[in-house]
Amino acid sequence: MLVPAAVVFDLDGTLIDSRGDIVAAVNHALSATGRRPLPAQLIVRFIGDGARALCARTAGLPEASDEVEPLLSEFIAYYRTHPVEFTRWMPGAQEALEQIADWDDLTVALCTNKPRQVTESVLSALGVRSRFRAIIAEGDVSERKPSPMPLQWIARVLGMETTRLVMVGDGPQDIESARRAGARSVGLLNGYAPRERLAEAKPDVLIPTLFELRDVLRRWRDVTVRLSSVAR
Ligand SMILES: O=C(O)COP(=O)(O)O
Repeated sequence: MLVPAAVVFDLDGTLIDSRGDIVAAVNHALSATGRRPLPAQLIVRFIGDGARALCARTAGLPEASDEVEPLLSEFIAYYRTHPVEFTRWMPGAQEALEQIADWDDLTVALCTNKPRQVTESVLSALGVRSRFRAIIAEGDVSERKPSPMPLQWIARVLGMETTRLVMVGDGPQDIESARRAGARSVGLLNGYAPRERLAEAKPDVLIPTLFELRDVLRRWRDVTVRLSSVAR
């Protein structure tokens, strides 16, 4: 195994707890298109596969239906202008970003299924856009996580092999995308996905919160450095 060279974070449920703002934007879109708002717990179950899938699921429509369009535009328009009213950092997220920035040999990137325009508004409002050397969001490439395509794109932009990436996420989509891309994965247990679904996806490591990420990365760096000096 090669020494990790980049940590790629998922956004929703990993770096930020965005549930309140997503629920508000969905319920705005449902009302604006003449539908009834839904309870927050139900909406949260539909998060993970991007905004189009989210809007379709909340309205009981197939994702490919034209009827999803007006819902999606209402969702994006509202969310872009209300990006962080209820959003909070996930426990340990800011600390993890700061620690990794201190390690010269590790780069930080972001791989999210959130639409590009909303991702930009959220990152700018949180003042952290410049922390990421590469950002990929929904709509940037033709397939979203769990496809390996977004991670392959990140690796290309960073000029490294996908085997040098560590994907950190709370959803089975993150873990599957990493496996299919040949990257390592860290599953975060305190995010939105039920624990069993995350465990079934078989990440290389499962951690309770981002506070434990530093030790995992340190272990992987130390082991790979030791192994490569033995091989020499
Ligand atoms: O918006 C979504 O559906 C999920 O976004 P994420 O990939 O950052 O978890």
